[in-house]
Amino acid sequence: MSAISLQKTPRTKDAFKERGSLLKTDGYQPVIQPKTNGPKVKKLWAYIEKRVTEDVYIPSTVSVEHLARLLSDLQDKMFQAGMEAQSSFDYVLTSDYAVLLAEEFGRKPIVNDEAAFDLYPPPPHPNVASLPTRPPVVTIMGHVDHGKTTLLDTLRSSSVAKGEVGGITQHIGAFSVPVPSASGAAGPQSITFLDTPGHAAFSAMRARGAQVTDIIVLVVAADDGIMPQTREVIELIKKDREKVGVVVAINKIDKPGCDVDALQKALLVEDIHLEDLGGDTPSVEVSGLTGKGLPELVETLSLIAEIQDLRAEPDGAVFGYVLESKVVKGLGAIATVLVLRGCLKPGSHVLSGVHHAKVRMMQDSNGKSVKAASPGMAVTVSGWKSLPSAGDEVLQGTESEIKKAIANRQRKADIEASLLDIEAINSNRQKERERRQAEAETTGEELQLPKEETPTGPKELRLLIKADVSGSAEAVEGALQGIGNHLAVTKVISSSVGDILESDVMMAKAVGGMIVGFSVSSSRPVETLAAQHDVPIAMSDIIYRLMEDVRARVIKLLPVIIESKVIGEAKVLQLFEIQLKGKQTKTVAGSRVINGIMEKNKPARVIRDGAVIFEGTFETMRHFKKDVTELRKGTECGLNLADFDDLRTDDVIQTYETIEKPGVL
Ligand SMILES: Nc1nc2c(ncn2[C@@H]2O[C@H](COP(=O)(O)OP(=O)(O)OP(=O)(O)O)[C@@H](O)[C@H]2O)c(=O)[nH]1
Repeated sequence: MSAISLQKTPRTKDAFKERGSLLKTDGYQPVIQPKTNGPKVKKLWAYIEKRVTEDVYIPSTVSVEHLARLLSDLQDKMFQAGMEAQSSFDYVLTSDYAVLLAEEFGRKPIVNDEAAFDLYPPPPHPNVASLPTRPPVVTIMGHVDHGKTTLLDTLRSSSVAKGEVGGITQHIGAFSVPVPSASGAAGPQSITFLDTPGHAAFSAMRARGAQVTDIIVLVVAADDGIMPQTREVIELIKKDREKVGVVVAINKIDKPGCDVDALQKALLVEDIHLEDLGGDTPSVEVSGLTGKGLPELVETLSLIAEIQDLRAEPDGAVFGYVLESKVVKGLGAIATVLVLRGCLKPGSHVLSGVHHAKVRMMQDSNGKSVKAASPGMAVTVSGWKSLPSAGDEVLQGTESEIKKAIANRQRKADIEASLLDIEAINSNRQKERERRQAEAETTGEELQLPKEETPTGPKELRLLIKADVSGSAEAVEGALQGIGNHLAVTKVISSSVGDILESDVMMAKAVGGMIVGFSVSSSRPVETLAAQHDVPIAMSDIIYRLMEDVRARVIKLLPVIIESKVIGEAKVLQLFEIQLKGKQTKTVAGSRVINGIMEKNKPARVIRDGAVIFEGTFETMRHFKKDVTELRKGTECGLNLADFDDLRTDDVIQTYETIEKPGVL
C-alpha cells in the first residue's frame, strides 16, 4: 500500500487552497511512501479526492470545443439548458457562461488564465475548399492471418521500388505509396498507410477521440470468410461510417477453390453491401502474396479520397498525432508523428501530452532525411526531451507557451495519478477486509465490518501493460480495455514501454493485478518474484493471444452458473406404512421409476402440480424389502425423503445433479 506525502507539510488546508494548485508547487513535491495511513494522511486523501472531483480552471474566454475538453458531455448539458445556438464547437463563451456550465457539472470553476492555459488545435480554416488536398490516411484491418501484414509488406516494397532512392525501409508505423498520375488528376498523389498493430491501435486512438484514419481497408481472406475479428471491424466501421471510407479487400484470391460469390453474400448478411451486388461499398480482389489487384486497390483508395476531398493547411501551426514512440541508442526518444495540418520542420517546438521536442531530425520510412513534413505525411522526429505516448495529439507552440501548457497539464496529471493511488488503496483495503472475513469464517469469530465501505460495481481484473514500443502499448491497452461485462471487467492501471521489471511485479502486487507483456521479456528473478507474490504474468507477441488469456481470467471472476440436470424421475403410485426397528412405523411412497436412474446419494425434490414443493435428500430407497442405492427405469420401489412427511399419490420425485459452469461473457 502506498500513499502520497509531501516533503514540506503545509500548516493548514487553506494554505493548499491559496496556492491554487495542490501538488508540485514551490517545492511541495509528491513523494510515494509505503504505509502512511495516519489520520493526517487520511484527511489529506479526503481533501485530494474532493479537489480532483471539484476544481476546474477556466480562462476568461473559452471556445465550446476547449471547454468540452474540460467538461465531458458539455454539449448535451448546453442543449438541456436551452443553449443550442451557442453549442457549436467554435462558439466562444465568456467566463460567466463557462462558470455557470461548470457548476452544472457539480465542479468548482476557478477563472485563472495562467492556470487554464493550454495549447489546442488551430480553429477550423474559414475556407477549407481553398486549401490544397492532402494524402488520405489508410488503416488495414481484418481477422488474424487474413493477410494484413503480407499486404502491407507488398505495398511497402512496391513503393520502395518506385521511390527515387533505394533507402533501407524502416518500421515507423506508417509509410507512403505513390498514386500513379493516371488514377485521376484531382486525386491525391500518394496514400499514407498506417501499419500500427491492426484494429486494436485504431480502437485505442478512437477511444481517445483521435480521428486519424480516413479510409479503412477491411481484409477478408477468400478461403476463410467472415471470422470473429472481421465482425469486430465491421462493428467499428458501422460506428464511424459517416467519417470513414471503407474498401473491402478480398484477399488470397491466388488460392485455388476460393468462392468470392459466397463471401460477397456473407458480407451482405453482415450489412456490408458491396458495389458488385448493387451496394455502396467498393471491393477489390487481391493477393497480398503475388501483388495481384494491388494497383486496383490503390486506385480505389485514391478515388475514395478524391470524393472525401481531404484538404488541410500546407503551412502554419502543426496539428497531428503520435503513432509510435521509442528510445533509440544515440538518438534518445523518437516518435513517429502523423502531420494532419500545418507543416513540421526541424527547429519547431512541439508538445504532446506533457512531453515536448525541439524537432532535431526528421526521417521518412525509407530512412530519408525530410526537411518539411506536410499534412498526410508521417515522419520520425528526434529531439524529444521525454517519450511521448502513441495516440496523443501533437501541437506546435512557442517554447514559453509549451512550458506553461506542460506545467498545467502536469498538475492535472499529478492529481489524476493521486486519484489512481486512492483507488488502489481502497481496493487493497477491500481485499484485506475479504481476507479477514474469510479468516473469521474459518475461526468462527464474528467480524465487524465498517458499513460505508461496502464495495459496489463489477469485479476488476487490474492490468499493468508492458510493451516494446508505445504504439503497441496503446494497441494492447485498447484491445484489453473493456473486456468483460457488468459483473467483471478489466481495468488498465498502467501502460508503459520496456521489459518486465521487479518494480512492475511489486506494483502489480500492490494493486492486486496482473502483468500483461507484449513483445517484451522478463528475467528469471522477476518471474520468481512474481511467483512468490502470486502475481500472474501473461506474455505474447500476438495481441489476440493476450486478449484470450485476459478474457479467460475475467471469466474466472464471474460468478459460476449453477445448472441442475435431472437424472431420474419416479411417480408416486400409493402410500403405505413400513415397520422400522422397534415399534416405529413410517410412511413410504410406493412408486415407479418413469425416467432415468434414481440414485440415493444424489439430491432429490418433489414436484406437485408442476411446481417444486420440497428439496432434500432420500432417507429410504427400497426395492421390495431390500435397501438399494440405485433404481432403473421401470422398477417399482419404496421411497421416502428426510424431513418430509407429506408425499402424496401422483407426486413426482426427481433426483438431479448440480453442475457448476463458468460464467459467460
Ligand atoms: N496464398 C496466399 N497466402 C497469403 C496471402 N496473404 C497472406 N498469406 C499467407 O497467410 C498467412 C498469414 O498472413 P499474414 O500477412 O501474417 O496475416 P495477418 O493478417 O497479418 O496476421 P496477423 O498479423 O497474425 O493478424 C501467411 O502464411 C501468409 O503467407 C495471399 O494473398 N495468398
